[in-house]
This record gives sequence, C-alpha cells and structure tokens, in this order.
Amino acid sequence: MVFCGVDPNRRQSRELEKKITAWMKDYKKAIKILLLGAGESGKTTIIKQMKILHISGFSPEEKREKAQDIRNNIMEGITTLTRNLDELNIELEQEENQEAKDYILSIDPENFNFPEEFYVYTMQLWSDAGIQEVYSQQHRFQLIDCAKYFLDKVDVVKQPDYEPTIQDILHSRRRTTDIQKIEFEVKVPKKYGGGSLNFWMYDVGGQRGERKKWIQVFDGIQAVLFLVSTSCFDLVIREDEETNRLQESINIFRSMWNSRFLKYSGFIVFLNKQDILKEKVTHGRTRIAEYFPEYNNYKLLSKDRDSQENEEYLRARCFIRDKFIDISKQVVKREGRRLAPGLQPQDDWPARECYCHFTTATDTNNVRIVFEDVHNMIIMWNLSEIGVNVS
Ligand SMILES: Nc1nc2c(ncn2[C@@H]2O[C@H](COP(=O)(O)OP(=O)(O)OP(=O)(O)O)[C@@H](O)[C@H]2O)c(=O)[nH]1
Ligand SMILES: [Mg+2]
Repeated sequence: MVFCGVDPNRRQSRELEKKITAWMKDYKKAIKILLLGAGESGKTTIIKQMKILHISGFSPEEKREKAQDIRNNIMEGITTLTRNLDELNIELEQEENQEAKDYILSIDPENFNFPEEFYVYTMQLWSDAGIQEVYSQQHRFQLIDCAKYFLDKVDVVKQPDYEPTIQDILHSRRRTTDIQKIEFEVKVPKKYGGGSLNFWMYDVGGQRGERKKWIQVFDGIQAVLFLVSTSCFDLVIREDEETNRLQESINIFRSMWNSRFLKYSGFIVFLNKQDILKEKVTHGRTRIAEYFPEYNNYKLLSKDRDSQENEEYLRARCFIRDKFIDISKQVVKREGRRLAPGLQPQDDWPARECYCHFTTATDTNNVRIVFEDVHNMIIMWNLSEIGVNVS
C-alpha cells in the first residue's frame, strides 16, 4: 500500500529541527557557566582542564608562570611543615637536619630567589621521619593539597630548565583573586541538533574576601558548577581557622541555591577531590564522625553500592552528597511554585533539581567523561525551555 501526504513523524522531526536551529542561532553568542565554591575546592583546576580539553593547552609563557607557582608551592609546603614541628612538639629524626630547619624557617618569602641550597635542605627535611610525622597530622594545620606531590619531585623542579608537565600544572596552586573568563567551543551530539556551541566559563576566587565579587557575574548564567572539596571534612578554613571547611561549603551552597539572582540557573555539584577523600577514609587518621556525628547513623542505600569499591569510602561520599541534595530539597511547594525558605509566596521560583557528580579535577579523563554529561545536560535544559523534549 502507498501512503500519500506528509508522514506525521517526519513533520514532527522537521519541526523539531527548525526549533533547534532557531535556538542554536539564538545561543550562537554563548552558554554561560559559572564556577562557584569555597577556596581550594578546585574551580581553577577545572578551568585548566577546559584549556586542555577544548583549547590548545598552555603557552610557553603560561608554563613559565606555572613553574614559578610550583616553586612557591614547594616553599609554602616545606615551611608550613617545618613550622609545625615545634607547634606539634615533634622532634627531627636526624639531628644534623637542624641546620636545614633553621634555614627554612629564616626564609623571607617576599624576597626569595630559590638558590640551590634551598632545594638541598628541602629534600633533606622532606625525607626526615619527623617531618613525615608532621605531614601525617596535616588536619591540624593549613597545608596546600599539592605539598606532597611537589615535595616528592624537588629534584626535577629544581632544574634550571624545568618545564612543568600537564599533571604538574594541574596540581599547582595559586589563589584566585580576580574574575577570569575562558571561551571554548563544544560539539553538539547529532541527537540534539549537531553543530557546535560556544561556552563561556567564569572562574572566581572562593575565599571569604573574594565572594562579594561573585554577584558581578550572576547575570545570564545558565549553569552553576558548584565545587566541593569533599576531603576537607577534617579541616578548618584558612580565613578564620575555626569554621569546618565542609560546613563552610554547605553554607555557601545553601545561600547560592536560594539566591534569587540564580533562580533560573541550573545547578550541578561537583563533589571533588574524590582521590584524597578515598585515601583519607581508607588510610587516614581522622574519621568523619568526629566532625559530623550524624555520620554514625548514616546507612548506604543499595542503589549507591558498588562491589568494586571500598564500602566505607562509598558511605562517606554518599553522606557528603546527601548534605547537598538535602538542601536542594528543602524547598517547599506552594501553589505549584517552589519557594526557598524565607521567600514570599508571590516570588516566582522555578522548579529545579540539583545534579551531583563525583569528581577528581586533577584527572583529565574523569573530567572529560563528567563534562560530556554536563554539556549534554545544559543543552537539554535549554531545549526543554523552548519546549523541545529530547529525553
Ligand atoms: N588531589 C587532588 N587535588 C585537587 C583536586 N582538585 C583540585 N586539587 C588541587 O587543589 C588545589 C586547589 O585547587 P584550585 O583549583 O586552585 O582551587 P580554587 O577553588 O580555584 O581555589 P580559590 O582560587 O582559592 O577559590 C590545587 O593544588 C589543585 O591541584 C582533586 O580532585 N584531587
Ligand atoms: Mg581558583
């Protein structure tokens, strides 16, 4: 039998194509993504990964800058550890390392040009059992996450012609003090219309003093990527040396999720530093329940189980995830609208869901996979806003 006229399925799909093309034109400008989160949660590391994955990586000039950051990271790491020998009443194992200790404690970081003896003394101290003992008690003071990574490779970094590897750059640390923007293009899967889309990604500083600048970039943000350092459950923030770092992160998330300026933005939480969290939970000296006593009653659901993974680590990461999910659900439904606590009923609040990913921002492969999901999700959010359902 021969059918005449237009196949309704084809007509529908042509209409869908038209809608998508119109939307793509509209968004040719860019999709704006904002990275938020407390200090040291990994925002700038995500920017570096986007440069690796979607732009051409790092220029020789940028590599030179990162090499200097890395030398500063080594200096910060070894001076922090050495200072804490006395604070924690720990003796050096080798008496002859006293000279190295005195040298490191006398460094003026503002006027330091990294002479050869600095590296020699640093390597000596780093291999001393006393300093290693201080390192194992790092939850008691403020140490940068990359300290061990770079102290283990001082002999490489000290070379005058040292050029940092991609891994070195990803581990290097410099506090963000201004708003940065990167632009890149992402291919759109065929099922969402094909072609490519421009993304603008904004990075801000996460420490308390920096957060008043955040509002400058809230306008027109389609998606907030909220970074959480999950491994910091046993640390206090640098700013007041008092507030628990994970609690600070939860508080910031609550205020961003409920911010009226971001009510039309999608939220994706990156539960970051999974590598450090796993190491801490399985081999560390601290336990989450010491800081969050409710952890004792937390049960892992069967949907979150994975026979390949350490059970305690799974429990820890899901416990932390649920702290954020719970906040996103503390929104009451009234007259078909969702209202954040404290808002008036007349405030229009769109229904939103908060999505979570477990991430290790220093792992390019992990970030690549997670971002495939994130990009698709952002495209789908936008399509559903114009009435196209592509599930
Ligand atoms: N091991 C490990 N280190 C990470 C991870 N994510 C970030 N880091 C390291 O943590 C440190 C801080 O990361 P940044 O990206 O600078 O943090 P930030 O959120 O930009 O911090 P501010 O600029 O102060 O707001 C860097 O040394 C990173 O290499 C991770 O998943 N695993
Ligand atoms: Mg930063």
